[in-house]
Amino acid sequence: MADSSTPSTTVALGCDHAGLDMKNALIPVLDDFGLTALDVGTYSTDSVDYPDFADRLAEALADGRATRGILVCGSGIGISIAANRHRHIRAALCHNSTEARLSRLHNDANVIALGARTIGPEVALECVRTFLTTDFEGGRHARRVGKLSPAATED
Ligand SMILES: O=C(CO)[C@H](O)[C@H](O)[C@H](O)COP(=O)(O)O
Repeated sequence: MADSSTPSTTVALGCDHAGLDMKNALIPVLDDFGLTALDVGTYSTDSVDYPDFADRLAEALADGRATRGILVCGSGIGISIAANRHRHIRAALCHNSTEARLSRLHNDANVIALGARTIGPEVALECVRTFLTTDFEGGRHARRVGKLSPAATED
């Protein structure tokens, strides 16, 4: 588990080579909200495999080093599929701020996935701002989210 010095407001970021520039561009947004960034890579444009970075981010959320995550690959598809193989992850692939808002309101998404080759940087920024500032609505949605992963643990 995280030690007591780990801020509860740490957001992990992960990407593959296709998502590198977008991931790097999103880090200052976290500063704007007073959040700490935990960058789990990749750190260069050398070709890598997106599941490895989804796994690193999932591990950071599982062990308490971060409470939310941002993942970026070319389309956002592969990296969101990989992240959602972990039972404690609810990763939402978002293409606009409406989807980002609903992912928090209705799904309590703890990870947002973005496609660097499918949306522009401004849309990505707006999605992340919305993701970070929208609370889960609870109520009927809590029952449904509970059915997604009844005994969510690190896996
Ligand atoms: O996983 C993906 C597609 O679902 C991502 O878009 C990857 O970033 C993409 O497949 C990487 O492709 P590349 O040709 O190896 O750059």
